[in-house]
Amino acid sequence: MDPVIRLDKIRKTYGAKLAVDDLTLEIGKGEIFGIVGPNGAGKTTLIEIIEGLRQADGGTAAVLGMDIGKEADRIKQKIGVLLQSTSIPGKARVGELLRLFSSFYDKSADVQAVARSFGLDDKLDAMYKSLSGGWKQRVALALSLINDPEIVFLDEPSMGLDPNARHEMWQTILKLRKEGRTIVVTTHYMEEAEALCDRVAIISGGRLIALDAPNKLITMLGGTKRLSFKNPGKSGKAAFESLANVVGVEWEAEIVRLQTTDMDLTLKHLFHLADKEDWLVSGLRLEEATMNEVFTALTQRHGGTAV
Ligand SMILES: Nc1ncnc2c1ncn2[C@@H]1O[C@H](COP(=O)(O)OP(=O)(O)OP(=O)(O)O)[C@@H](O)[C@H]1O
Repeated sequence: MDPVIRLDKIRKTYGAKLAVDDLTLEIGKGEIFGIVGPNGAGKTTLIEIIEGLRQADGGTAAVLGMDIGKEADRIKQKIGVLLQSTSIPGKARVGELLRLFSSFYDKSADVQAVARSFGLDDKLDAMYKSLSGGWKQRVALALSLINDPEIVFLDEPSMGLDPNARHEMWQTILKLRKEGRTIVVTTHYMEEAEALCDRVAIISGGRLIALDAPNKLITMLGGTKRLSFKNPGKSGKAAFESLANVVGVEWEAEIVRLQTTDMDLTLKHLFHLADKEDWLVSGLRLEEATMNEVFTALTQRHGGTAV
C-alpha cells in the first residue's frame, strides 16, 4: 500500500469529552476508504482533523506526505471536501458557484468539463436552492472536485437521497477511484460501505475497533450465513441437523431454515440428501451475513449503539 494519509495516535477532546482516542491508521492511494460508527463516534471530528478544519490535541498526521499541523494550506489545495448543502449559498447560481470555487485554488479543473461530467450544463443558471436534493448533491460533489483533488472527503454523501440518486452517487464515486483519486467516505448506510469501500474502519467511542475489507470483516464475524428452502416433507429435522457445518435448524411446516458456517459445503450435502431421499430442493434462498450485522455486533460489543 502506498499511503496518502497517515494518522498516528490522533487525539481530540472537547472539554471533558474524548472524541478521538489515540487513533492510528493509514489510507492507501486509490482506495475508497470508509469510516463508519454510531452517532457521536468521532467520525466527523476525525475527518475534519485530516482536512485541517479542526486541530488535534495530540498525535501526528500527514496527508500526501505533508504534516497537517504545518502545511494545512498546501494540503487544502490538493484535497476536495463535500460540503453540506446548508454550507452552500442558496441564492447563488450553479455556474457562479463553480467559477467562485475554482477561484479559491491555485490549480483548477476545467469548469465546463466538470459541469459536463456531472450533467449540469442545463442547470448552470439555476439557483442552488431551487434544485432537488439529488441535484444539490451533484452540485456539491462537482464543487468538491473543482480543484482536481487527489483525495476527496465525502461526509455522508448519500444522506437523504432516494435509492436511484444514491446509486448514481455510488457510480460517481467509483468513477473517481478509476480516475486514480483516493476517496474517504463516512456513512451510516452499511450497504453503501459494503458496495463501495475497499476497506472500512469501524469507530466507536473515538477508537478504531475494526479495519478491513468489508468481505473480510463479514468472514471474521463468521457463522451467520443462512439458507432456506421449501420444506420437502420427506427428510426429518434430524437429517438437516446432521448436514455438514449446519449449526442451527428452524423447522416450519412450509419452510426450513439452516444456519451454516460453510454455505458451499452445506449446499453440497443438502443436494446429496435430497437426491438420496428423492425430493427436489425448491424455493432455495441464500442469505450471507452483511456489513449491517458486522456493525451491530462490533459496536454493541464495544458499548456503542447501533444506528
Ligand atoms: N464542537 C464540539 N464541541 C463539543 N463537543 C463536540 C463538538 N463536536 C463534536 N463534539 C462531540 O464529540 C463527539 C464526536 O462527535 P462527531 O460529530 O465527531 O461524531 P460523529 O461520529 O461524526 O457523529 P454523527 O454520526 O452523529 O455525525 C460527540 O460526543 C459530540 O457530541
